[in-house]
Amino acid sequence: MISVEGLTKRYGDVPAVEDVSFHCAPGTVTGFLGPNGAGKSTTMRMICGLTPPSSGTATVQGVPYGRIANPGRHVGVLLDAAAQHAGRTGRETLALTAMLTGVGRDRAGAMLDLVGLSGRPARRRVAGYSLGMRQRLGIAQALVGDPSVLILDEPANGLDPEGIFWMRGLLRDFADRGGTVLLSSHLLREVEAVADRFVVIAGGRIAARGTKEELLAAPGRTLVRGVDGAALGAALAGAGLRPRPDTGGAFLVEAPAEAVGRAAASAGVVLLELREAGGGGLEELFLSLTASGGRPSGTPVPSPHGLEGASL
Ligand SMILES: Nc1ncnc2c1ncn2[C@@H]1O[C@H](COP(=O)(O)OP(=O)(O)OP(=O)(O)O)[C@@H](O)[C@H]1O
Repeated sequence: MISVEGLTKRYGDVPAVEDVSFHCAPGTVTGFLGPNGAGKSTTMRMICGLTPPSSGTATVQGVPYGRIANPGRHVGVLLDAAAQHAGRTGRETLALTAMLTGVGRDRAGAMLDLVGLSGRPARRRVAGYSLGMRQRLGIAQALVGDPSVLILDEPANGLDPEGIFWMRGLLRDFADRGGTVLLSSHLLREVEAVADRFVVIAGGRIAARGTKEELLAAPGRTLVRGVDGAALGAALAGAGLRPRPDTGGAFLVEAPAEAVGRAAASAGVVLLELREAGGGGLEELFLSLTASGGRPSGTPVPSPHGLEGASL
């Protein structure tokens, strides 16, 4: 279990992460999604005790990471695949990790097999590894201590399509055996196929969280496009509907389609499109949540345990 409560990190006056709360349960993969600079890495670093929070708490298995004795036996962490000793071979890297975490050296060999780096690649120095090979080594390193929790920051970065497919299977299997996985990405497609739940962050704040079904079932979000975008925006704003510009001159509005249509009609604005915003699937939702760098106006953020009973 990973529990994050009100985590906030400010660099000077600049907030990198603000009041972020979520929980990751055993047996699930949580996709931690957000565009570049959204605050994913900062949040993960705070969970792992590498960046002190300005306020808030994070625990893994009920304990702050820094207070876990021999954390590698409980939490596998991959935050930066490039941060490996370039002069060591893959096998040496894993043997050292196995030694430090107190598991048998044979575990290093098993992990090299698991990530497809056994044989010649294992004898090569990390300096000669591609980014994808470093990611595989980093995943092996995270798994050496046989942890029950995995925290992986953009692990698919640099992996080829076959590697991404392989990693999905590995993480699914890990969660299906009761493990907890927190997996970040700025690409929805990378995590959509494997994640049970999603936490979407934008501009340092939680924009949404829940299962795919919960995210898409959120009622009352409408996409609307008119012949005259400026007139439509003014009409919606005049009706107190707070439109947010979307792609192609459209607006997203946190209101049912009927209310949006009536607002346009009473201002005499001709519409070209009027539909529920959820129809575009998770990708459209993700883009709309993150495009403006934060939470849609008027959107309540539900409890850390999900979206149950709340609108998005
Ligand atoms: N050490 C630091 N000093 C100042 N600002 C920082 C520092 N680390 C991160 N930030 C800022 O905090 C914000 C969040 O950065 P973070 O790296 O957490 O985002 P991210 O979602 O992981 O992005 P990416 O997908 O590009 O890795 C950014 O605006 C970044 O510039």
